[in-house]
Amino acid sequence: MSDQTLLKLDKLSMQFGGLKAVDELSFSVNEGEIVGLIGPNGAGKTTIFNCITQFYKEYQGNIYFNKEDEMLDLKEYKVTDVINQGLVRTFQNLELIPDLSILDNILIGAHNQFKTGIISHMLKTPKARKEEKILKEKAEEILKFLNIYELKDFYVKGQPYGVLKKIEIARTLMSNPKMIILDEPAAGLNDKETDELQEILYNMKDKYNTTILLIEHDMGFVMNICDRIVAINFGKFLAMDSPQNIQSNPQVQEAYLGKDD
Ligand SMILES: Nc1ncnc2c1ncn2[C@@H]1O[C@H](COP(=O)(O)OP(=O)(O)OP(=O)(O)O)[C@@H](O)[C@H]1O
Repeated sequence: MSDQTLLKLDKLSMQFGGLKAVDELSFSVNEGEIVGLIGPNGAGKTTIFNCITQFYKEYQGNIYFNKEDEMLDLKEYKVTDVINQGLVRTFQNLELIPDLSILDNILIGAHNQFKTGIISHMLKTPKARKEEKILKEKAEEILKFLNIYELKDFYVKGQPYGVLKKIEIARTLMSNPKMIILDEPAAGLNDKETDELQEILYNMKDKYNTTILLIEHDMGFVMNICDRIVAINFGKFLAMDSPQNIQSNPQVQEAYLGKDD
């Protein structure tokens, strides 16, 4: 982990009609950190993710992303360009093609990395074939890291949820992300799958130099895996601290449990 800021939210606000879903929220994520974003239902977590990834553009305030020591103002980038800067998101609803193999699903996600054009690939020129081979080797290495290499030629259809989640993570790793944004990675997983995912995310930062920002309702998971946690309520910043300090923070406890009168 370093002190280098990778992502910085500066007074982010987002309004839906009369409702302030995010209210002057500021926090930063450092390179190499795993940061959890927590808050009760409707606190604004998903809206924040949609602003960071530029799916929503109508926000106030600024979102900066560090690219080679230059803080890019993400508002100047389209959703697809944000991905090209190294900021990649996975979705709660997995977007995979059921009737293709696991390996093909991962390679499809990586087609934007081809340097040779589509015609070269259709004609299978030597350059295009070399490029495909390199990407395939990369995909296979990622599948090994995620412990699903032996399933690579199986259809996605019928795979358990835990495997689907890994395929989604594999697709994000194919784009060499600097930062991965995960929306409820542990949702729908059983205890064993949750433990394994925890280990994978933890090892990922060493092997692939990723920084992670995640939303998760499973507090055990968040507490175990995160270096720091940002707690919000009604779109407002409550605290950013270590898991232990967040757990004992009276404002956070009140947001989750309600105030005793
Ligand atoms: N597209 C939208 N149009 C109108 N209101 C919205 C929209 N998206 C979210 N909201 C509202 O903004 C607030 C924040 O919602 P958001 O989904 O960001 O919260 P959340 O913390 O992700 O909730 P959850 O934990 O339940 O997923 C809520 O009051 C929600 O009803």
